[in-house]
Amino acid sequence: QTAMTNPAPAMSMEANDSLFQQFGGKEGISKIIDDFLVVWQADPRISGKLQEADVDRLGALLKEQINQLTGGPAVYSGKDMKTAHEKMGLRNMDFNALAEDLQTAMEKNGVASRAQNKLLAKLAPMEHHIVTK
Ligand code: HEM
Repeated sequence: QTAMTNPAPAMSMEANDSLFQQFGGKEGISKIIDDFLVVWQADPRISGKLQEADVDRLGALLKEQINQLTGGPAVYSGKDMKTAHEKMGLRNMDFNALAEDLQTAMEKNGVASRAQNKLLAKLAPMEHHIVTK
């Protein structure tokens, strides 16, 4: 066979789970979300939103969701984004603050900026389900 019909090894490196791997897999994502919740709780712009939240449940669901979004094996089991947030009256500025806090947590855990941007691009289309004000 010619080289043209052989799959290039470099191509097979771009597996579906490569983003998941760049986040350090299940363990890496778990650590990032734990750090994210600490940053969020210390962020006066949006810490109040967590006042009545079940933070342990939120953390567990975020870990599932990010695992799935990055191509990992988890299956998100929580509410859809519209149902989860519709009573909160969230604004664009709340969404942006949360995205910044997530970036802080990803940065802290050494996630490459290209991988960070790939996740943020997957979260961006959720904004119109989450922001209602
Ligand atoms: C892309 C952005 C966001 C994602 C991916 C996301 C994800 C989630 C998930 C997975 C849940 C759990 C749903 C369930 O209970 O079944 C949740 C709940 C919640 N989210 Fe978000 N969220 C986002 C934006 C925001 C923003 C901007 C705020 C406020 C600043 C916020 C505040 C909350 C709160 C307070 C809860 C409820 C926790 C509770 O009642 O126990 N979220 N979110």
